[in-house]
Amino acid sequence: MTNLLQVHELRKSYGAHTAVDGISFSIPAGQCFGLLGPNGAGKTTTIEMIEGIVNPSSGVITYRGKPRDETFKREIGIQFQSTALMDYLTVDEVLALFAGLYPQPQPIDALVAQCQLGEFLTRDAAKLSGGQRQRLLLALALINDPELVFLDEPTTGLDPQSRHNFWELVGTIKAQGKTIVLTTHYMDEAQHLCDQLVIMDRGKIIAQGTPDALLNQHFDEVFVCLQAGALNSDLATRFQAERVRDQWQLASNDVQQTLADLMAADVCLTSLQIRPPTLDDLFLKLTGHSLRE
Ligand SMILES: Nc1ncnc2c1ncn2[C@@H]1O[C@H](COP(=O)(O)OP(=O)(O)OP(=O)(O)O)[C@@H](O)[C@H]1O
Repeated sequence: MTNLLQVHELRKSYGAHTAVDGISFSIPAGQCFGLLGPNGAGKTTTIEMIEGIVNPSSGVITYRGKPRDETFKREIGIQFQSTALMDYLTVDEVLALFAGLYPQPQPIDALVAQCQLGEFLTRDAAKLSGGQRQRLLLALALINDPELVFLDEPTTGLDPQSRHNFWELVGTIKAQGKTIVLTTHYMDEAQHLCDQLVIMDRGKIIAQGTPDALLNQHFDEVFVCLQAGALNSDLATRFQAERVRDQWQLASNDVQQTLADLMAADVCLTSLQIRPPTLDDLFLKLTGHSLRE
């Protein structure tokens, strides 16, 4: 697998604060590469250093095996977390304006179809819903037909349906063979979209690999979950159950045995759920705090 981009010992300090603390990784061509971590982990600073927007304090970034040059600038597309869209322009005017900035923009019709913008081409950009706005920002990131697309927390604040819709769009970009670098603090998004992941916390990489490999490496167990009322405190202690929001969670290496033990203790199993470990569980295991805190 060819690596399109490599980052070696990248570091960024703001005064005494180290936002990114000596991280290294490689991004394979044609894959969706994710930077997953909570707020303040250093994800945006990392991709902004790669994009060339923020100067690293130290470290090396190479694109196609060489230092980034004009080719890199031509071959990337960036969807920022927030862009001051020309709010008094309509969607088609914004698209035409951005297309005019590039010598060989993609045909606008194709972009409109891909990003599902057709229904509101004549609407003011200011009047778009969150999901529509993200789709327009994505179209702008794709306008120069980039090889490498950066998506910085593209679904933050979107409702579940808009998020799933956006995930499908990311799938269509991947199917075109483009490489995607995505930052997110949603573990389900990372698990769904990313072929490779680095998990960041406080400026450092705490784990990296494919989502499945990361979970297999760190977990043998599954979680047996029961609603809060199902266990009293004695039983919770006996089964080493952990309280997570309104549920008890029992880590189990042998579900059959765990269920037999619960039944023998006369525990009501009506609320029983069994779930595999997630990247959220992994983050909690590695750091002692949740991704959502
Ligand atoms: N220009 C700056 N000056 C000082 N500190 C900064 C600057 N930019 C970022 N930081 C700090 O660096 C750390 C990493 O920030 P960064 O935005 O990269 O995190 P993030 O993982 O992208 O978080 P979020 O999900 O909130 O965007 C934070 O503590 C942030 O306050």
